[in-house]
Amino acid sequence: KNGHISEPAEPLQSINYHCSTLRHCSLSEGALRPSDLLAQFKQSGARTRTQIQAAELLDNTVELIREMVYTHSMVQPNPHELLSEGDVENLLQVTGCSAELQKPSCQSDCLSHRYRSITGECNNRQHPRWGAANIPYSRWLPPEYEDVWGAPRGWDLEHTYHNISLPPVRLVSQEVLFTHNDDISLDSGLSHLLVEWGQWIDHDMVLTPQSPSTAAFRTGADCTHTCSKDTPCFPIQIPLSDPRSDAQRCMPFFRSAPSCGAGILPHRHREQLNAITSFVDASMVYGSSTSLASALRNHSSPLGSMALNSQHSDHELAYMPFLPRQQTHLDPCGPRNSTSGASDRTTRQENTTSCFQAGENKNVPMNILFFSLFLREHNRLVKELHLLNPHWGPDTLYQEARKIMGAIHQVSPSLYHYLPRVLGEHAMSLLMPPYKGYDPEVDPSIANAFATAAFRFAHVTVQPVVARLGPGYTTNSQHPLLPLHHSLFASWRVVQEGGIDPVLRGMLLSPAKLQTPGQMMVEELIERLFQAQGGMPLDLGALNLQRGRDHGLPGYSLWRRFCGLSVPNSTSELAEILGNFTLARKFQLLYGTPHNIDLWVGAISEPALPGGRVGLLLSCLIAKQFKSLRDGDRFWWEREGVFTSTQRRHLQAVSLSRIICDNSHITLVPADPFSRTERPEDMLACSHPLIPHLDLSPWKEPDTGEEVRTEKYAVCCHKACLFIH
Ligand code: HEM
Ligand SMILES: [Ca+2]
Repeated sequence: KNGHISEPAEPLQSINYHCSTLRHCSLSEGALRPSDLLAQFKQSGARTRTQIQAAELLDNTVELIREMVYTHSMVQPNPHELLSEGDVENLLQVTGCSAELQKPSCQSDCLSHRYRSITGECNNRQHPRWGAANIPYSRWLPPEYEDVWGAPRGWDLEHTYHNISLPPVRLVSQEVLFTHNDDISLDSGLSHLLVEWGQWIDHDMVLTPQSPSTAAFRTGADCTHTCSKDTPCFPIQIPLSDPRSDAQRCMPFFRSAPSCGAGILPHRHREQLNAITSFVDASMVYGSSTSLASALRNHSSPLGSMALNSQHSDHELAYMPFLPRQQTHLDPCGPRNSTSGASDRTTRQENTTSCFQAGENKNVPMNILFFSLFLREHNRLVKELHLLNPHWGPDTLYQEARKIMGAIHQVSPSLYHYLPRVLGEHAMSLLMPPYKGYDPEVDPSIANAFATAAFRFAHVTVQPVVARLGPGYTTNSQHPLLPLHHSLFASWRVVQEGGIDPVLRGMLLSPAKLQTPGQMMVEELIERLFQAQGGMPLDLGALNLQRGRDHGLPGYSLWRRFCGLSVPNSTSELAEILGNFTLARKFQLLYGTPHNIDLWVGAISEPALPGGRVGLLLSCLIAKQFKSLRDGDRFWWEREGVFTSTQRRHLQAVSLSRIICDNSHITLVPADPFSRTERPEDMLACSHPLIPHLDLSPWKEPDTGEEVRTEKYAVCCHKACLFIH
C-alpha cells in the first residue's frame, strides 16, 4: 500500500499473549517495562515534582482524616464539614502547597515587555499564572468524578451513570478501536509529517505528569503488579473475553498527579497539572523552567547558542546533548536485545547512546527529528543574527532567536498550515475568525478536555510503521521499514542508523493513516505500545479512555451540548450523528446510552467535516483551544508591536520545508510538506523559489547611534531601539 516502501525488517506478526511461553513478552535483565517507559514519557522536571509531592501529601492527609472521621462516626463526612478554614490553612502550609499556590510577582522592566518568560508566568499581567507551567488545566465543564473527593469514573464497578455502569475501557478498545496493521487505508491528501507535527506541537502545549510513586499509598502494593485499585494505582481490567486474559488480569495505570489544593478547598475539585507552558512558544525546545532552560544553553558561547551533543553528530550536523544517566543499567533509549552480561553492557554503553535531553525528556524518534531540526535552527538563527548585529550580546541573540522560533511554531500550527487541514477550511473560517488583537480577558491555559481527549484525535491517524528512505527518496535495504513499537524511545537508531534524514524523508513521502469507522487505531498502538524492551505492552486506546475517567471528564452528550450541537438520546439518533449504524450499535451495546460514551472515543467517531479530518465536536473543542492560545497570548506573533510588519511578512513565508533544507542534508523537499507527495519526482530542490529563505534583514537593528550600539542590551531596551514603531 505504501508504493515505494519495502517490507518491514520484522514482520508485523499478530500478537500472542501467552507471555510465559513467548520470548517477546518476557523481560530481559536490565530492561524497562512498558509502564516504566510510559512513566519516562510523562516525566517532568524538579519544579513539577516538588508541587506533586506537596499535592499528594495534602491529598493523603485529607484522606486519612476522612477515614478517621468515618471510623469514629460511621458517616461519610462532607467536604464542608471535614476541615475548618484554619485547618485548611495549616494543612496548606505544612504540606508546602501554600508556596505553590502563591501568585508570582511580575516585573515591569522592558525585558518583560519584549520577551516571554520561560515559565509562561506573567504573560497575562492580571492573572500571571494563566498559561504558565505547573498550573492546573482549566475546565470547560465541571468534572464528574465518582465522588466529591475526585475518585475516577469507573473506580467502583457497581457505580452507575444514567443507571448504567461504564464498560471496561479495554473492551471498548477491542470492540471499537482495534485495527489490524495491514488493514488500514491511506489518506489521499495528507502526509505523515502532518501527523508528527501534531504530536510535536502537542508537546509544546500539554504534559500531564502522573504520580511518581509506583506504590499504592495505603497498602504499599506495587502498582505494576497489583490489580486492585488503590491510589495512585487505577489498573485497567482485562475482560475475560480479551485475548490477553490468559496472560494478564490487568494493565498498570497510574493516576495523573493532583495539583495543590485539589479536593480540600470547598468547591475545588481534584485537578490535574500541566507541567509545561500552554503557549505555543517552542517550550519543548527551550524548557518550561528556568533551571532546565539554563541547562540546555551553551553558556560559553558568545552567540547565545544551545548546548550540543559532544559524542555524536549527524554527518557534521548537531544532536541534542544526552541526559545525564541516573541508573546506568536502566536506559530506555539504548539498543535492546543485546547480550545481558554486565561487562558487555558496560562496554556497550560507553560508546553508544542514551536518552537525549531537550525541553522535555521525550524520546519518541519522530520528536528527535523535530528536536534536532529546531535545535539546529536556533543555532543557525543566532549566527545569522550575530552577523547582522555584531554588537548583540549572547542573551539578546538567544532571546531574539527564541522569539523567532516561537513565531515559526505559531505560524505553522495555527492559522496557515496545520489547523485548516485538521478542521477543514470552512470550519476554520467559522471557528477561527481573523485575529483582532490581544484580549487579556481570555484565559490561554490548556483545558483538561483538550489535553485528555480532543487533541489526542490524531492517535487514529498514526501509521503502524516508520519508513526510512535514502537520498533521492529511494528505499534503502540497510534501513528497512520499522514497526512503530521498535522506533519508540530508540534514539540509538537515529544515531547509528543514518541520522535524521532517512526518517524525515520517510515522513515526507508517507501518507497519514486515514481514520474510518471500521479502521480506528492500529494494532501497533493497541497491542504493542512501549513493548520495545519486552514485557506486557500497553494499549494507547485504553490509556486514553482510562485517562479521561481518571480526570473526571463528563460523557459525550454533555460535550455535544457544550458545543451547541444536538444531543443523541437513542441509537438511531447517534447513528445519524455518526453517519454509521454499525458503530452506533456497538456503542449502544457497550455503553447502554450515548450519554455515557467516553468523550475521546465518541468525538473521534464522528465523520470528518468537508476538507478536514475531524467531526463537529472535535472541531469545536480544538478550535476553541487554539483561539484562546492566540487571543490570550500577549506575545502572539501577529500582535501589533511584537514584530514589525516587515518581520511578520517574512515570518509568514517560512515553511517546514525550508527548516528541513536549512538543517538536514535533504536537498529535495515538497512545496507543501503537510500535503501528501506521491512521487519523489514531485519534490522541489531547496533552491526553488517556492521554498523561500527566512530573510532576517528586517532584524538588523535600526541605526540609532553609536552609544546605543556599543551598550549592553538592557540599555538598548530602555532606549527602545529594537523594532519599536
Ligand atoms: C507515534 C505516535 C504516538 C504515540 C506512540 C503516542 C503516545 C502517547 C501516549 C503513550 C500518551 C500518554 C497516554 C496516557 O497515559 O494518558 C499520549 C498522550 C497524548 N498524545 Fe500521543 N502519541 C502519538 C501521537 C500523537 C499525535 C499525532 C498527537 C496529536 C496530534 C498526540 C497527542 C497526544 C496528547 C494531546 C496527549 C496527552 C498528553 C499529556 O496529557 O501529557 N499524540 N500519546
Ligand atoms: Ca509551550
